[in-house]
Amino acid sequence: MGSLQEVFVGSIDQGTTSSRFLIFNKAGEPVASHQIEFTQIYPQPGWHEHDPQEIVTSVEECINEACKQFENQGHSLSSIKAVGITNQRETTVLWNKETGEPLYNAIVWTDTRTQGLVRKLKHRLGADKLMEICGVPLSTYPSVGKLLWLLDNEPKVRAAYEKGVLAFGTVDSWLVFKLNGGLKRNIFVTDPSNASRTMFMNIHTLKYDESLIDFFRLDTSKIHLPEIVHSSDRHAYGTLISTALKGVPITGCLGDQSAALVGQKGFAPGMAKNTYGTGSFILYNVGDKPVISTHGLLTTVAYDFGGKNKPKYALEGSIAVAGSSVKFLVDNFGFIESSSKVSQLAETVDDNGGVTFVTAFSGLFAPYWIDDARGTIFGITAYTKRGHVARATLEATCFQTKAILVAMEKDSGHKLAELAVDGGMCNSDLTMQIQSDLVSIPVRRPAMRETTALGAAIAAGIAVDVWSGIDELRKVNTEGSTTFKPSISKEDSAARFARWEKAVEMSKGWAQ
Ligand SMILES: Nc1ncnc2c1ncn2[C@@H]1O[C@H](COP(=O)(O)OP(=O)(O)O)[C@@H](O)[C@H]1O
Ligand SMILES: O=P(O)(O)OC[C@H](O)CO
Repeated sequence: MGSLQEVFVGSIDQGTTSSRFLIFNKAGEPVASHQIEFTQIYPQPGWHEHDPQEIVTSVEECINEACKQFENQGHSLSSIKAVGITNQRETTVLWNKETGEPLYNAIVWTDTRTQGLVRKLKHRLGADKLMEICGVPLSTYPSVGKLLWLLDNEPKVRAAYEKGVLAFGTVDSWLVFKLNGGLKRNIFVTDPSNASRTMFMNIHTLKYDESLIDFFRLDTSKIHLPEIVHSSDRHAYGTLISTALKGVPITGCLGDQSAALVGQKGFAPGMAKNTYGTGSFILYNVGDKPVISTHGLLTTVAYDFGGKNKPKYALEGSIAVAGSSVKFLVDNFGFIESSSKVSQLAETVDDNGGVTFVTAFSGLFAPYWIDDARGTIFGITAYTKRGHVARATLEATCFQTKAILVAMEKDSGHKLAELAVDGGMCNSDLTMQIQSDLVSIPVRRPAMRETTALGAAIAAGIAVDVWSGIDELRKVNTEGSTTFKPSISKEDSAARFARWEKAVEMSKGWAQ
């Protein structure tokens, strides 16, 4: 039973495949949690959508279920001082500002329907300047292409735009709007870590940038963009209007990869983490000033806690397909009954048997940015077993991580000493060992791996003084980590990587 002084912070983690709600104590331990997988909609090859309403109801159900557990442990809901939100980034929701109704399904960050549109935009005057302003390369990944595609292809969206009632949001803005009762309060905000994924925000000023909006030929009198506020803010995000936590303030908001960096306590420049979820995302803290990559990485806002703290930036390497490749072996190939069995299958063989799997289901993101590559398996012979393909699948994410770390080293001029990891796929010991072998540095995995949710709880908790600041957080979630150390020579590692790079080269140009 919780003591009188004990305080807690709730955290909504709205990911690509599931929604979760966790309740953390001051030591950063989750004391109650609930998770719900929701529907993945694939209307055509390359298209990926979510139902915006299901996103909200799954979150609400998670809150209610976790709160039940919490109360059953003898805690009082009044000891939950604040709630933070963290979310899949770039995924785009459009709604009618007058009715509050969504105008289309959410288009998910992985969706590649904008490939043709993006190619055209790349030829537009000024395309070469975008990266310096917003830190993100023109690709199918950021939100803007999804919005432009909907304006061109969905009459309801075009009509709302022409009428001046089109609201654009990423999942954080949509959730904040809905959890505050929609039009009742009409709270319409986002934080810089999410806004930096849209291509509308100037990465240097953290404000919407007219030159970006002009480039995309959008009329700001016809479209409503959420106000950009600090990631940690006592008032801007409102309060929960329903669920068991009615009246509790939402005081933190971070894109999920930023949240994971915070949850790993990557507060110092030079620290990096990789989160192996649906995709895999390496964020490298570069401090107070954005570093614009010249090696295929993105520049993103790590977090902006406001007050005396300056916003912090990160270099990011985004991999489109990571855990989803494991899920692919389960759902599409039927090799295993669940993702957690993939290591077992991969361990039925000693090595990849000459198989390389370029898991370019959505093209390849960082550092390659190849939009016309598609998933390609090389090296199949009569000897190949399912175990070899499973091993090659795990290796694909680790090779892409290696390519990103090489790019980070070139952009930052520093060699990383250690990689902190989290996310579903890091549960595979084999994958983490392969990772350490391929990057030739230690890979550290915390015992408590809900770092994304913890990061959002930290952003929320700082705003209401549950934690006084970063110094106090150093003790949080430090117990019991596992370190995987390189077990092969650097020469062997380099030879394997060279083979991967050859496969990437050969996977280009498949998609029309
Ligand atoms: N033991 C495991 N080994 C390898 N992959 C796993 C394992 N457990 C989960 N995964 C993969 O991790 C992903 C889910 O991770 P999670 O961090 O919850 O993702 P997200 O936040 O993107 O929804 C799934 O794609 C799944 O295939
Ligand atoms: O939901 P995840 O963990 O796959 O993260 C999605 C990323 O935020 C996309 O950029």
